[in-house]
Amino acid sequence: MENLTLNTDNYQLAMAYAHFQNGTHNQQTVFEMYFRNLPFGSGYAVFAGLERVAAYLRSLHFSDEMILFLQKQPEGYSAEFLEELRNFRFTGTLRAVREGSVVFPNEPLLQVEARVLEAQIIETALLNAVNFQTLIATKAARIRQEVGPESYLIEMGTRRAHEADAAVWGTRAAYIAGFDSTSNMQAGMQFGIPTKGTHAHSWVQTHETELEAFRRFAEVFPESTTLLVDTYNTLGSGLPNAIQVAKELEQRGKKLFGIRLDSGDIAYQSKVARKMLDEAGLSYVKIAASNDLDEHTILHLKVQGAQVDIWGVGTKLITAYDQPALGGVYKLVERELHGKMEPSIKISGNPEKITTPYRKKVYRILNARGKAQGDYLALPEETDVTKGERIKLFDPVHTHVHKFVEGYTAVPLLETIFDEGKLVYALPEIGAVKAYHQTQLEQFDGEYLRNLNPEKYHVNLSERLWTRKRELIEMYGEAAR
Ligand SMILES: Nc1ncnc2c1ncn2[C@@H]1O[C@H](COP(=O)(O)OP(=O)(O)OP(=O)(O)O)[C@@H](O)[C@H]1O
Ligand SMILES: O=P(O)(O)OC[C@H]1O[C@H](OP(=O)(O)OP(=O)(O)O)[C@H](O)[C@@H]1O
Ligand SMILES: O=C(O)c1cccnc1
Repeated sequence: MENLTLNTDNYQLAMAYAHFQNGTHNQQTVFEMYFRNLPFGSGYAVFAGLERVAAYLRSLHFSDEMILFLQKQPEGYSAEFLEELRNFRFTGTLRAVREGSVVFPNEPLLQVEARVLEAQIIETALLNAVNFQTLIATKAARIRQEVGPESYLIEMGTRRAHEADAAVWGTRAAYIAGFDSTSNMQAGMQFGIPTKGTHAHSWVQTHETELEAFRRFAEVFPESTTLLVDTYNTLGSGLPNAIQVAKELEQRGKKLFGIRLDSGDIAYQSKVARKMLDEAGLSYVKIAASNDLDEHTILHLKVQGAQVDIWGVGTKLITAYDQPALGGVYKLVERELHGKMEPSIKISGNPEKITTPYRKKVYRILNARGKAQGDYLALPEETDVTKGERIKLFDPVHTHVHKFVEGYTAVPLLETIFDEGKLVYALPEIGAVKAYHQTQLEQFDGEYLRNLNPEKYHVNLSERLWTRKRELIEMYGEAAR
């Protein structure tokens, strides 16, 4: 099993050591992971990364080699501390939203309850996995939104991804949030994602003629060939040669699957190609397109009437081209003091950066039609929301925005994944995660989901939580003056 225990920052180990030296390393803490701003101008994000987080926590331990490495560090870690690390395992509780969930800023996506030594060391790896995978899943959802539900989407980004991990886990995130298959074979084997492919220009270039290249490929894959038609002249030779090969296949009772356009004006060429294929009686032959596509280009191509059935998307998806990072953070919300858990807050001059204290419950408030009205953060002991009583929804940043709701269903979003170190959550297979993502989208009115200028969906605080937060702000704000 992969051991990423040292995939942490130097300062996490330094803090762990300082806690150890001060005898405070077993102090209980609660940390929550959330992001403050949505990427790409989206109205929502798609949560991904939990599978890797779970694998990471299960295999968490310092190997002999790692201990030896730490021993040699200039921090001068004591033998007692290294012995503590030898026995280090995740013994805490992790709650998380399900992968494929539609999520919003400022709501806990992960909640870690553990002694500070553990909670601190795991921060980096948790953020590392969730920030990247959630970013790619969100980008994939945007692309799916523009191609529409009927089109087929193939992920093709490995050659441009930030190395193998990003390719493989990014592909998984993309599959969850809307892609149908991938060209990456490792992702296929590791996660059971369907793999698909066409051929490259080099296949054509390694033959004397384009026609010969097409024939040879179709002979090997008579049921599933997609011919790349732009090596020399898309409409002048690529298409006529593909049509000829399709006709030859028909004589053997076979059907050419498709053609692929990879350069030039995709809208124009796809329309001409569709016409040429249809006139040749080949209306079943599909048209695939690739070449630096993203949701924006796809939207424009569709507006121009592009006749594309299959979209291949690589670079701009897998690198999150227009926004390279999701700024998820991991903040302390409670800590043990004299044997009792106490709320903890981080004050900032920027109100949006003030953390919300307390280990929170996260609910999605659904109306009678099953549509989401807002998310609601409350203290664990609050029962009005669980009993469906009238509650006030108000946005903690824009406090004048509020409404009362009743007759709703409050769906808790956080599931217990690890309970005192034990994995208690049955990680669903990827098909189930993908299907769950689809049901999540169905809970939202289209205004929240559109790519351009979406309606803001509110993450609300209960009045009690808000009052307690204000009291703490006043207390610490005053102390700071
Ligand atoms: N009709 C269109 N409207 C808007 N953008 C398009 C259209 N057709 C293609 N594109 C996009 O324009 C970009 C550049 O296309 P361009 O024609 O310069 O590439 P190319 O030079 O043909 O490609 P290559 O260098 O791979 O041969 C690509 O991102 C492509 O997806
Ligand atoms: O454009 P992307 O969204 O990343 O999709 C993957 C691309 O990778 C391949 O070509 P490659 O980029 O290797 O060569 P090319 O530029 O000559 O087509 C393929 O033909 C696509 O164009
Ligand atoms: O199968 C393809 O067409 C493909 C795969 C990876 C990258 N570009 C294209």
